[in-house]
Amino acid sequence: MAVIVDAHGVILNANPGFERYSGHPRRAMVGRRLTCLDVDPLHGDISRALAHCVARRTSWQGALLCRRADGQPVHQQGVFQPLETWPGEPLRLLVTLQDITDLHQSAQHDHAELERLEGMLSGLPGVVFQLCETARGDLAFHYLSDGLQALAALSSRTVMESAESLLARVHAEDRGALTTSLAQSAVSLDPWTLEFRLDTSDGIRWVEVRATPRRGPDGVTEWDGVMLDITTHKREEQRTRRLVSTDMLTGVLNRRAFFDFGEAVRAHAARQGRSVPLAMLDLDHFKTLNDTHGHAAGDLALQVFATTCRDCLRPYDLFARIGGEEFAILLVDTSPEAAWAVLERLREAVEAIELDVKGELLSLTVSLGLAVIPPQGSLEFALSQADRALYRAKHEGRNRLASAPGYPEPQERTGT
Ligand SMILES: Nc1nc2c(ncn2[C@@H]2O[C@H](COP(=O)(O)OP(=O)(O)OP(=O)(O)O)[C@@H](O)[C@H]2O)c(=O)[nH]1
Repeated sequence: MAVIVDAHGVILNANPGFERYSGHPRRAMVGRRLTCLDVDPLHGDISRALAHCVARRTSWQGALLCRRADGQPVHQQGVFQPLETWPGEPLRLLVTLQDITDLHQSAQHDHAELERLEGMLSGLPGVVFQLCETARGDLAFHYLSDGLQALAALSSRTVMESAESLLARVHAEDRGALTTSLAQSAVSLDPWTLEFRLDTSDGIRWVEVRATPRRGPDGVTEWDGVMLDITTHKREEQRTRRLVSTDMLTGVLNRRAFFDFGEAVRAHAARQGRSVPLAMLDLDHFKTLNDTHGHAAGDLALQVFATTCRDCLRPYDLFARIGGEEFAILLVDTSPEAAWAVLERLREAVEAIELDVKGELLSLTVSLGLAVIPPQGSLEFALSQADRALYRAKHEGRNRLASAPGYPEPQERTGT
C-alpha cells in the first residue's frame, strides 16, 4: 500500500491497497496522521522515519510494527521517499508499506531453530567446528561451538578471530603430526582424524579430532568436525599400559616390557650401526635369605635392590625384572667399556646395601653377566650370552661381573 503525506505526516492521499491492508477506510484516513498506524504512535518508528526524511531530505527504509484497524499487529517493510517539489512548494513524502508478517514469522521461527541448535551444540560433550584452509594454506575457524571454553579455556570468538590462538596451544611434540595429518586430509580428502595434546592452564588435555573435508571451487578446503576431550580415557589408557608393563613388586619394567622396549632400542641403535650393551643380574644366595628370614624379607630385598639399581642408571636405560630374582639392563647410547664401569659401580652400590630385617642388618650381593647386541644381532641371543656370562660370574665366586666372549674386558680397556 502507498500513501502521500506532508512534512507533518498528515495523509494527503492513499491508494486502494491501503484500505485492504490497513483495514481503515481510505477516505476516513485522509487528514489523519500516518503515525496513528504505528503501535507506538508518539515515539514509534514511523515518527522517526518522518523526522529523518524531513530533516535530511533523503529517503528512509526499514522495518515497522503497525496495527491494523482490527487491532492486529502487522510487520511492514516501509520506504519513505521525499517527492520532487518546485522551490517554495511544501514537502511531500511517498510512503510505501509492504506486509512482511509472514517473512517476520518465518525469520523468528528460523531464529528459534538456530537458538535451539546452538543450545544443543553447546550441550554436546565436545566442540563442533568448521575449519577452512585457503589455497595459500591459511587456517581459519568459521564456526566453533561453545564447548571450546571447557576444552581449551578459550572463547569460540577469540579462536574464530585467530586460529593461531588455539594452534599455539597444541603441545610442541604434536604440532608436526597435526600439520601433516591435516595436509594429507586436504590432499586426499580422506577424513581427518588425530589425537593430540593441548597445553592449558589446567595442565595437558588430550583431544581427539574427527572431521570430514570437502573442496570448494575456489580451491578452499573445509572440514566439518568435532573435537572431543579424551583426557580421562587417555590417562586410564596410560595407567593400564603402565600396569601391563610394570612389575608389581618392584615397580620396574616387567619381562614383556623389557622385550618390547628393548627391541625398539636395538632397532634404533642398529639403524645407526651401533651395538647395545646388555647385562643379566642375579642376587647371590637369595634362596638362603628367603629360607632364613622369610619370604617377606626376600620381597623387601628385591624392592631395595631394584631401587638401588634404578638409582645407578640413567632414566632412559632399560631396567627390568625378567624372572624371580633375575633382572636385566639395556644401557642406551653407551659403549661396552662405559657399560662395564657403570655396572661395576652398580655392583658396589648393591654390596653397600644394609637391609634392616627385624633389627638385623643383612647385606646383599649381585652377580652380573655382560654381553652386547651387535648391529645385526638379536636381543634374545645377546640375552642368552649374558646368561652364560652370569653363570660364569656365579661359578667364579659371585659378587662380580663376567662378560660374554668378545666383550672388552677391563684389562683391555685400561691396556693393563
Ligand atoms: N621373596 C621372594 N623370593 C623369590 C621371588 N621370586 C623368586 N624368589 C626366590 O628366589 C630364589 C632363587 O634361588 P636360586 O635360583 O636357587 O638362587 P640363589 O639362592 O640366589 O643362588 P645363586 O643365584 O646361585 O647365588 C628362590 O628361593 C625363589 O623362591 C619373589 O618374588 N620374592
